Amino acid sequence: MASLAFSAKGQCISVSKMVVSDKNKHKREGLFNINKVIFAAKRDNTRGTIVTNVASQLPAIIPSPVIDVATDQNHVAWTSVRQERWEGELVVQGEIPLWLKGTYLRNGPGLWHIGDYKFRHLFDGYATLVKLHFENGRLMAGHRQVESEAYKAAKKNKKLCYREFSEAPKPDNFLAYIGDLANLFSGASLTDNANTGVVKLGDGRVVCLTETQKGSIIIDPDTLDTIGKFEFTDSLGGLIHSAHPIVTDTEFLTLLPDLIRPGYLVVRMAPGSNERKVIGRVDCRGGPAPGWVHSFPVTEHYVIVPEMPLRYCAANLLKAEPTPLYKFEWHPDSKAFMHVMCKASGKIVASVEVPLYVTFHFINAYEEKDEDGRVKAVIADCCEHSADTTILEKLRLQNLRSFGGVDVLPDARVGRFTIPLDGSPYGKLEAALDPDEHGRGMDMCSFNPSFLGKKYRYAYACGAQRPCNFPNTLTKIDLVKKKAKNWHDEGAVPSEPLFVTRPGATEEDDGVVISIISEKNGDGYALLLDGSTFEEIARAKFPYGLPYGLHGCWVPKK
Ligand SMILES: CC(=O)/C=C/C=C(C)/C=C/C1=C(C)CCCC1(C)C
Ligand SMILES: CC(/C=C/C=O)=C\C=C\C=O
Ligand SMILES: [Fe+2]
Repeated sequence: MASLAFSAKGQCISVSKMVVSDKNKHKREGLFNINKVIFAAKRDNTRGTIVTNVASQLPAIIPSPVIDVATDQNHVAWTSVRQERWEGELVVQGEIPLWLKGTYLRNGPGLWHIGDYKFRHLFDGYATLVKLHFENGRLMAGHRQVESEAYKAAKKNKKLCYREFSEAPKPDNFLAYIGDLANLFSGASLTDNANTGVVKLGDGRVVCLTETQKGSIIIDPDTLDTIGKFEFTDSLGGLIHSAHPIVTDTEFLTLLPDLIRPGYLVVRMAPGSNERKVIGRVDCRGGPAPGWVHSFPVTEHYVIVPEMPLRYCAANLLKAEPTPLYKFEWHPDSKAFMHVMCKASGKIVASVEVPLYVTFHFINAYEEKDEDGRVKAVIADCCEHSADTTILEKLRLQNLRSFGGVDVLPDARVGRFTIPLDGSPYGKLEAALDPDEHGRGMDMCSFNPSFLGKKYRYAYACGAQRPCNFPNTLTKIDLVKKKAKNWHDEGAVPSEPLFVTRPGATEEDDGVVISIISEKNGDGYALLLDGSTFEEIARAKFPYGLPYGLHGCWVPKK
């Protein structure tokens, strides 16, 4: 049955795609009102129930039937997406600049259950892609599940079939357990749930990614269709990679952690190719395994390889039940390092010990020159969680869903590494600005992509207005003035602010910042801030709030 569910206030709280019987025709095809916005629901046999915003064509408000009332007390940010897909035009308040032509894509783990089985961790959810297509001041939006093998198998078999970040399928018996271990070594049991990010390659292909190499999935940025697997054709092997490759029009750089002989391969792939080529290798300097490399930064001439004391743990990989640090272990005695590799030669030009740190996301890096123009140091910035691994635990869904007004978000800062290139054995790690400027919360960052690897001034990220249990502000960081400007909507959870440069811009912050907001009352909207003033320039409400999403990219109009 098709179901449109409405709350007592007349808000549409659910529109589900299901098999429709004739007597439900009035529900599957017709007009309905979601928060005073008129939508049309139409049955399409190949695509399910498609809901389109037709507010611009229809004047009247249609009375909303009360079919069901939401009982879910959870914040919509941490509640599974309501239906597999939706698309339609959004009504815009404010003005979208006419130069903004293209599609913002955001990926993230938006579905955290299979039937009655509920996932534990934010990172476990099945990938939900959201698109915001901007053209002529109008905004066409949509969302859709990524059709990974893991998602399709879970839907078909109504159970978890692959190993996710914290979840593993329960073997039925001992023999199955042995088979499961074999599948783990071959990678067959690992997830391909590409729920972390989405990137546009130099050749135009758009790929959703996660930390497993097999979880690299090509999608169509217009329809959000899953096109197929991105297969790496080289023989580099390995099962995992950094979730955040550095992608430009001319190259794709990433790190492949080596769990057998602890170290990292630094690899490059050219546009149009599926073959990665090795630039060089870094051997780990401490610990039993490489440090987790969720992301890494580059400068114009160097790739920076972080070696964090939060290291992969082979024993934890084999466990079916999550350990406190999931697939990782904290090894403070193994120390922390930063390595610098020359992109052209693959040679390591610096390898320094640094204070202990915990980061998911590097922001940017650049080369610092002396008066004679010689590079004396590399500066690398990251969202640093005060060397405190409890942030991983804070991202458990149960913790995210149980905010009771008590401040529990561990302190974070813009961690600035200074890595000397003069052979000194130690590097520095300091806060780039007073963390109180951004409420001591800091993650999910972006910057003007023309400044990739270059000295830059502005970063955009999520900070905190306390008390909170998750970053809840959008913040513009000025690294020169050491100041932050913060945007906040009480009770709302904003996703990573993505900076899009205005064509022809000469100032670093000339552009817009795009974010998607999940509101306290279950609603949600797309938000556009001015990159320079950081004031709101437009917002557009979705028919219903969307779950939190992680990382996005900008696909300019061809
Ligand atoms: C969503 C996000 O930011 C991170 C997702 C990470 C995933 C899915 C990691 C998966 C892994 C396995 C399934 C086994 C091997 C280790 C590891 C890469 C952590
Ligand atoms: C949501 C997150 C990491 C996402 C990885 O892709 C980190 C949030 C940290 C909070 O301060
Ligand atoms: Fe990430």
